[in-house]
Amino acid sequence: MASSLLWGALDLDLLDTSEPAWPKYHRSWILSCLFEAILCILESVLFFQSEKSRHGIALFALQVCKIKCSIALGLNANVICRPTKTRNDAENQWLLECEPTERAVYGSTPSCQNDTENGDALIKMHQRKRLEKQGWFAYIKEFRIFLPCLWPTGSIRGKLCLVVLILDLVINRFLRVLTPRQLGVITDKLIAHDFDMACYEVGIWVLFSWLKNTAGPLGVIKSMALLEVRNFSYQEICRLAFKHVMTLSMDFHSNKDSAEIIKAVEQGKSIGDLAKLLLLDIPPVVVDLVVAICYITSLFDGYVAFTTFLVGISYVCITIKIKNWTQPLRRIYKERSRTESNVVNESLGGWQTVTYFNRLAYEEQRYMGAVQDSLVAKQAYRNRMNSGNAVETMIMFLGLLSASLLAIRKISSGEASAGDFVTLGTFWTTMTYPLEMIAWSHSNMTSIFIDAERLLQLILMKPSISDRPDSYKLGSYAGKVEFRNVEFSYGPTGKKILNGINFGASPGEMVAFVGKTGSGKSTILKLLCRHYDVTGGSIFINNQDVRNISLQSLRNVVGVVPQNPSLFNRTILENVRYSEPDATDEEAFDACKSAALHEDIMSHPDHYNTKVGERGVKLSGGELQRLAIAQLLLKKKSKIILLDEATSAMDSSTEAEVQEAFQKLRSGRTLFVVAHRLSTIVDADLILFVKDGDIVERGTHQELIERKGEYFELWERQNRQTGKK
Ligand SMILES: Nc1ncnc2c1ncn2[C@@H]1O[C@H](COP(=O)(O)OP(=O)(O)OP(=O)(O)O)[C@@H](O)[C@H]1O
Repeated sequence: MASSLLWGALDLDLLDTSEPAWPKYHRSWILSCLFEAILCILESVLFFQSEKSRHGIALFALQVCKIKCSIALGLNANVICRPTKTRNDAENQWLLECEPTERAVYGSTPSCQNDTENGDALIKMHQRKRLEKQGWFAYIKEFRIFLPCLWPTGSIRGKLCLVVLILDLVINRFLRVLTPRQLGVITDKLIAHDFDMACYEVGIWVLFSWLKNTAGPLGVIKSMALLEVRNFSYQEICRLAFKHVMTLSMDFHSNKDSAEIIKAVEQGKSIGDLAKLLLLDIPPVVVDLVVAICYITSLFDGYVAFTTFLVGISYVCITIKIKNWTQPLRRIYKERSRTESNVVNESLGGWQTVTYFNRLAYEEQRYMGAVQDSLVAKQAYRNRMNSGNAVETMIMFLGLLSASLLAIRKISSGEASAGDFVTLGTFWTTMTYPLEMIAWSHSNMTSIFIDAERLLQLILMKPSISDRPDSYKLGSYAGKVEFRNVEFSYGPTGKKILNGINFGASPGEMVAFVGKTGSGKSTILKLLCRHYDVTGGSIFINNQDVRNISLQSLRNVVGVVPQNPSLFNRTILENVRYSEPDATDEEAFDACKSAALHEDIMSHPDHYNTKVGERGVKLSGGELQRLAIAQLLLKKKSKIILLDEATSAMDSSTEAEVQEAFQKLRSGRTLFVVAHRLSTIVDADLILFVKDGDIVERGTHQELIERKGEYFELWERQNRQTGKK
């Protein structure tokens, strides 16, 4: 029985291996053949010398069969399944299925041929390379960045809970042996008709069982302590993930897939389970196993214990094998369910586009397709998992059968009591638990690592823009700006957007950028607030290179009204005050009045308490822009103001009102304005005409008009259009 279990486990292990003739299998095969041959010779000597009973014949035939099987298996592995040069078993497969094809650039991430939807293919590639080069150990080591989230260093309560959990572990180890033993004692007392003592022993047994129960006093205390520790790790992992994602740079955020990130953070929470696994699940399992072997040996003999041990090995091997077998399907299922939430997220986010183009049916079909794919993958995974579970359970019951038969033999020879048999039966669950736990830990650990993989990749992503170690704060007087030969492209392989831009501006001045769409105007503003770093030349603020200034202090002095302002789904007042949380209501109202927004707000039923809807959809384009301007006006510390087509959605009279506010802003501040409507920038101190990343004309409005170049043409064209209107 034991030998068939062992060889069965080994065979199953080799089942899906294309190269079974590894050295370790060679050695075990040679050893097995050698021992089987010796046994066969001894058996044949005994067989021919002794009387030929049916039992003897069966044993001899079995021995001959075993040696034949060994030789056949060896020949099969070495001759029929010839080793191929490239190993293609699970250990050698890519963790994630495809090869990346390009290098990452700003605004693009390298994509895998089969995995174009995943933005983080570059990280996957690094991970695959590491796995290939250094194996799993190096990969697992990467997860140590989560360690501070798992250990409650600063919390006394957390530490206390850990002590409670350790105490519970120790007590439970005793109870696991004592409870089945007590049942055996009761059985023996009952057989001996010692009913008084039996009642007393029953009391102890019930007490032990109650204490051992998960809903007993110890179980409840353990659950409470465990919850505390888990909550701590959950909170810390959320904090780590959120903080990290928010500090990533614009190149990441302009490519991000929000649903993917949310999912990654959600799945990353399973890392908290890792702490439980490593601290509370695996160490006691080892203790349980050793105790089980010793206790069974003391009850019966080494054979029963050995059988238990072999069942354990077979069970663990097969379970691990089955988990490896189900893992690819699990991965596909996870991938598809991610796609499913991406699709629904995209469709909901693009609701307006869907309705404008009347593509509801298409979106529905796309979503249903994704749901169907996910369900099919889930079913395939679950079916495989259930079949695996059936095999695992069968092994356990085969083990129980062999151990029970051996135990009965002992009882029949008077070397063990019926009570011992009852103990064995009850203890079997206790013994099998550690085995299940080892197998479960292995598979669960793999699942936890897979789930946390995305979060790890996210956390390992370094922001492309960050403070240098020797960065310093920008002084209070900030406003002098200089671009020296600034060149820029979005990524090393991207086209050049700016080709050697030069200009300067001092506080109180207004610099305007005009030019065709896509010429690079907004890019200049993005470089100024260091959303990207220049690829050539430098930008100076107060004669300090922006790359040497701390991001915090830089962004404190820069105020921006972007092309498409986005608001939070909160009240108007909350949104206005977002730029200056300490501002009073009066200050916020004043800012709105200057932005020509107050009257509009007061026309809403809830005035300043009106909710603006997701990203501000309940406001008109002009209102949205004016609210963004009010935010800027409230941010008093802004010394450098960037207005990127800040008034493009307003009518002329509202725009004129807002322009007044801008004029007031000009004193002591440096204004950079991107505008298509030239009438809004005629009084700028410097107008730069940008064309294909070059400044082709520069000067005041009057100078440029006199020059009769591209600016003049644009001015004339706009005047003609306004005249026509
Ligand atoms: N994140 C990005 N990744 C890659 N390319 C980008 C990115 N942002 C802008 N670009 C490209 O850079 C070029 C300049 O864009 P930019 O937004 O600076 O133009 P612009 O002059 O402000 O245009 P508009 O007047 O339409 O706002 C465009 O070709 C655009 O496609």
